[in-house]
Amino acid sequence: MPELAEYIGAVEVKKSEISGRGLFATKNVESGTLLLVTKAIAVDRAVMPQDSSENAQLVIWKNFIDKVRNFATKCDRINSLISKLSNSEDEDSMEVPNIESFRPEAEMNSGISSEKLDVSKMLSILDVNSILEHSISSKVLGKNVDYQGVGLWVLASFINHSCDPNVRRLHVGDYVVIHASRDVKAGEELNIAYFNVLSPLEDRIEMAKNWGFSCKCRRCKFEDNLCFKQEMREIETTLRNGVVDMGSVVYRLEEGLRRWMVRGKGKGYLRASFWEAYSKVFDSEKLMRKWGRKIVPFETVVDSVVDAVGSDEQILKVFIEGLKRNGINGVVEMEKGMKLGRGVYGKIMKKQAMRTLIQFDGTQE
Ligand SMILES: C[S@@+](CC[C@H](N)C(=O)[O-])C[C@H]1O[C@@H](n2cnc3c(N)ncnc32)[C@H](O)[C@@H]1O
Repeated sequence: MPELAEYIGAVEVKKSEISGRGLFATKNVESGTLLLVTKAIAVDRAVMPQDSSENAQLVIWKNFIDKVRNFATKCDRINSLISKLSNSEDEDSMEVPNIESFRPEAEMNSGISSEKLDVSKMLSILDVNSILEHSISSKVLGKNVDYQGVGLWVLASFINHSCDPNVRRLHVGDYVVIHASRDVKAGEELNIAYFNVLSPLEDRIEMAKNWGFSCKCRRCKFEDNLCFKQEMREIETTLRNGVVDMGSVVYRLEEGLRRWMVRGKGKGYLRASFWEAYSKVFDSEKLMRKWGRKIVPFETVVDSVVDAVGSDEQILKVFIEGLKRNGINGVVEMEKGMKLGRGVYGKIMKKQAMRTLIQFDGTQE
């Protein structure tokens, strides 16, 4: 039976404006701060050969489902925790669980047995809430690249997706560690990227569809309401058709942003949607020679994109390549790189979180 453990830094479950329930910050925290460490109810992994078949993946899923069912049958607490999760139906009317019920010490008080989940309900819950360890906005520590894993981390399952996410996750053994990927204010909903949010609206709509929902985040609403949507679609089509010169895409978009008088976060949202074009230009000496003086500086783009969608590994990579090419010539750039890194990988662990991770006796100093 799994020994569940949680480090609940500064989070609570509340009704979400996006969908159903969500996880919220209870304190102001800066980028990189650890918010939650939670142990899997069950996880299954296997090293996959390069040419792994769908069958091999099905075996992992089957083992994982068997483990969850076995634990839920034997343990009321696990059954009751899983039954709090959504299967996407009537999500808005589901009970908002008290954060206290997730603390390990709550285990003692959970003798009241809840109704046993039937198999089809359990499968639909696992379908919505299981996490693939190698998905976007997660980092897996200490595992070889060829493995695949799937697991269920109950409290992390309350995190809704947003195309302007503010948290990321790290996998350490059987634990998931959630940290802020940018500064977060008390009361803000914590959102993670279920898929690559550095992509255009149409692609994101498709990816959300594969996840079984239509995205109701702020950024999607903003991009969907633009009066110059048609022009954006045309730029997206050019991008999709694989234009040779990405500089022209960036130039056209930046001209548009000026003409359409896009302000504040809106600029970051749209630049994030066309990150593929920006990154190709900033990564190419040839394109920078041609377009460098005509387009907005790299630092401005990075600042606005990070402000809009938080720190991201793809942005960090282009940033570091840029530093290497131009030589690290200032404390400001170094600081910016460090902040980006903290947002992507999280700050050094807090003592309490570390204890949870190594299942240290919480009573000791
Ligand atoms: C892992 S659960 C997230 C927590 C869930 N809201 C709850 O109340 O338990 C995933 C489900 O939340 C909903 N969801 C998450 N992010 C969403 C978004 N950006 N827009 C619409 N629905 C979303 C979808 O129904 C999705 O299948």
